[in-house]
Amino acid sequence: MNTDFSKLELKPDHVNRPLWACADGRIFLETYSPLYKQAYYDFLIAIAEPVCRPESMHEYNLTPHSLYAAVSVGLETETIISPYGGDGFTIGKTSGELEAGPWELLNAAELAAAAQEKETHSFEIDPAQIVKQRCLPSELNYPMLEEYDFRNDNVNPDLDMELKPHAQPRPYQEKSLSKMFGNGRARSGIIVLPCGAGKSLVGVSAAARIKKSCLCLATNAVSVDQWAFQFKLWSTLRDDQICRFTSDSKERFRGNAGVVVTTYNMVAFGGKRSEESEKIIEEMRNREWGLLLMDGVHVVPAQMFRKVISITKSHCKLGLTATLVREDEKITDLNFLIGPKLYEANWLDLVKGGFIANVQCAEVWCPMTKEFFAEYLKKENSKKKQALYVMNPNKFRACEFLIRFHEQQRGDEIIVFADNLFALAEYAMKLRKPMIYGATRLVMILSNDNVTPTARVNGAPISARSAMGSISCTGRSPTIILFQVKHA
Ligand SMILES: Nc1ncnc2c1ncn2[C@@H]1O[C@H](COP(=O)(O)OP(=O)(O)OP(=O)(O)O)[C@@H](O)[C@H]1O
Repeated sequence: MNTDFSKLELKPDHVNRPLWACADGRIFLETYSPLYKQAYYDFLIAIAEPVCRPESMHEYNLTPHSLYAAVSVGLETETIISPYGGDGFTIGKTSGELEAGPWELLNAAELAAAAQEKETHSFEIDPAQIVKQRCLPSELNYPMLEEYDFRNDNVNPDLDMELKPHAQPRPYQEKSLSKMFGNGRARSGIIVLPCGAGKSLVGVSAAARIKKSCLCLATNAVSVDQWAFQFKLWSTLRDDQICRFTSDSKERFRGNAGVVVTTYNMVAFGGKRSEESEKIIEEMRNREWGLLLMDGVHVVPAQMFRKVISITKSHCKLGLTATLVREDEKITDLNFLIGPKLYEANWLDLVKGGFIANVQCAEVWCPMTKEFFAEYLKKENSKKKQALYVMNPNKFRACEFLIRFHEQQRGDEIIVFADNLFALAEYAMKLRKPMIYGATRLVMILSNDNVTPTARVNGAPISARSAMGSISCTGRSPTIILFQVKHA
């Protein structure tokens, strides 16, 4: 916005109006208002999509999907649109600044409201069709709401699973679970929590409430090990009730209910499988899963989701992610493949609450050395361009300097991330640092307090102050992370 509005007069009670709602569905919220947390944040996050949330001002957008999500977590239409409804918040009234009539917003809200009208019809749907269009007729564009009455499911065997006493969900974790289990049933949908905020405990807690077999899907084999570890850490499940299914581990649970942790790739794989894998996949297909726990839903290709969801039969799906921004822009697909967003925490609030680390970011630009740049410009080197910028010696020197500085001057623990395995190996070798990547066996070990895990790489604890890693290999929390990936 380039216009200067500073001459406009503020309303006398502007302090109590931290919100600006525009007729096109955009809503702006001042975060420094004393009313921010208790009156607005939870409500706005339930009805609108966050677009941008810097420190002082948040921008949200009302969409049919966000309003549908609001209705699906139990917000009544009146509460959303009426001037005096529910929590005393209104789009029409509290946002006094509204210039044009909120007709578009109301239309979207009406759409959501119509979907809420209760008329019960029972019929069975062909799973392939669900995946094709998890919506009522397309002109209406109502995503279907999926709820699982797990307490009255007498068909599928119960899983004897509780949270351990030390597993005490934090307020925002509890809140996200309450959105999922609001009316005594389990709603399918997506919970968005920033990195390190404890998505694993939320996932394990959801499984412990449903108490039916759970299929947990992770993005890679390292995450599979981490999830299996998290189930052991937080729940009373025995080792033989938690199985990993990866190319290295083909475990099967004893008894008639349990948890299987695997990757999206393992389930969606279309090629020839070993006899053992074929049997496990067959069992997976035939079972009715109480919960399909899906980690990292923002990075999994939409096609893979469709395949996994059409192969497995689950009563409830919970997607976990740190962000709803997808590179393939297929975010709306998640609404009907998994369900609406049930809860989204704001990382700055969690930082302020002391739940996650305060992050400071700096970008260091490293021009290419003359020699590398000369090679980079040569036509015949077009295929080597990536190797040349990835291995730019100036970047290596900058990285080495930063590691030394943080190790020696500040005693920091460091992980250097790279998305290029060749660079990762070169850096690790030249800087004599341990290297962690997909094939590394990263084992989490419980410490004496039985809560804080430590990581071991190929059997040895990560005792060095720094390590080189590829994405998805977090073990302990380093004080500094260097990314070696960017180039321009
Ligand atoms: N309620 C809690 N009480 C104590 N520790 C917790 C709680 N919730 C999470 N933690 C701890 O916080 C750390 C981060 O949790 P977790 O790995 O589940 O985060 P995450 O959201 O999955 O992160 P990422 O997106 O990086 O995978 C872990 O060490 C975990 O044990």
